[in-house]
Amino acid sequence: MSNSFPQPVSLEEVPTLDMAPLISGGDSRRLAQALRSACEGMAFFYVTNHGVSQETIDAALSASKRFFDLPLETRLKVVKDRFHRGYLPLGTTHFPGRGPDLKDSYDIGVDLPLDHPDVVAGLPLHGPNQWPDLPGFREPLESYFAAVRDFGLQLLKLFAYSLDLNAHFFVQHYTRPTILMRLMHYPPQEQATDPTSIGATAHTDFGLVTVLYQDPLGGLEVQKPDGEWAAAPPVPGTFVVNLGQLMARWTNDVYRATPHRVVNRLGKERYSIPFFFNPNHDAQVACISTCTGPGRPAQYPVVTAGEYIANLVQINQGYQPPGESDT
Ligand SMILES: O=C(O)CCC(=O)C(=O)O
Ligand SMILES: [Fe+2]
Repeated sequence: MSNSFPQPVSLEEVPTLDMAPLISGGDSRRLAQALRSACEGMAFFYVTNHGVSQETIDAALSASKRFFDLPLETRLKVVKDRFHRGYLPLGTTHFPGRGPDLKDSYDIGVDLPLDHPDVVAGLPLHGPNQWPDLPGFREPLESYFAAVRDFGLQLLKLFAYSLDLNAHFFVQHYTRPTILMRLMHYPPQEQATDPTSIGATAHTDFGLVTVLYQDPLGGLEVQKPDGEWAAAPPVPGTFVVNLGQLMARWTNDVYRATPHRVVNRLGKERYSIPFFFNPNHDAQVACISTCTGPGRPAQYPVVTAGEYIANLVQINQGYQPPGESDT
């Protein structure tokens, strides 16, 4: 991999969409059209006026930094458990055939008690959150989680409008969503022990939609249709939104899952918080009626959202679904 910085994306390719009409309950028709053209293009865009306050974002980021500043043995006390909640040490994310990602992370999901029916039923990736013994960590992250989830629910309506569906099309599949929120920490690249390790190897996200906060350092790169990599630099006050494999499947590739990666070239610690906003475990992902027609046959078999995601988390992040880890 070259060490040179790629050119930044152009604003036409990766636009900034102003979410104000959506958040204020105004007329979102033009915004839905803008979303559609963004998703038919690079399917990678920034959102502004998303309704999540800067204080909420800053508090979450500072809690995350404090966690990764803890000694490794303290972090390991909350190592990821059988619900895939907690600390994922360096090297955990390892796509087959590539070097391990040069990052560690901390996973938080919807907080379900052990006696919740979905946990009792052993649904993958469902369970209680783990919290380290770190005062002032849990509250800001729970606030951030709730705020981004609320934004995500609005965004789902906009996705539905943009595909000529009724507002509830996606929201109805989010009554018990399989959200994974990941606090990411990327050490400087020169700490790589394996030359093939970069911050986050090229990938597409697994689920429906990802809402990403990245710190001011930069390092996120997106692959253009011609295969070139371009930088998606941090823009103050925005989130980056990108689509995952379930969205591509659901829309029959009308909307695409865009490959992206992280290369932390600046010699400093980088932090980010992707929020993988995935549907209910049992959501059936079958070609949307407005995304097929003569000349555009449905290309993907129907999948169950939670099984699809759990399988990819198992392959790439060493997740052991219930039943396999408990025996
Ligand atoms: O850290 C980032 O900016 C992006 C992370 C990412 O793409 C992922 O975790 O799927
Ligand atoms: Fe990603």
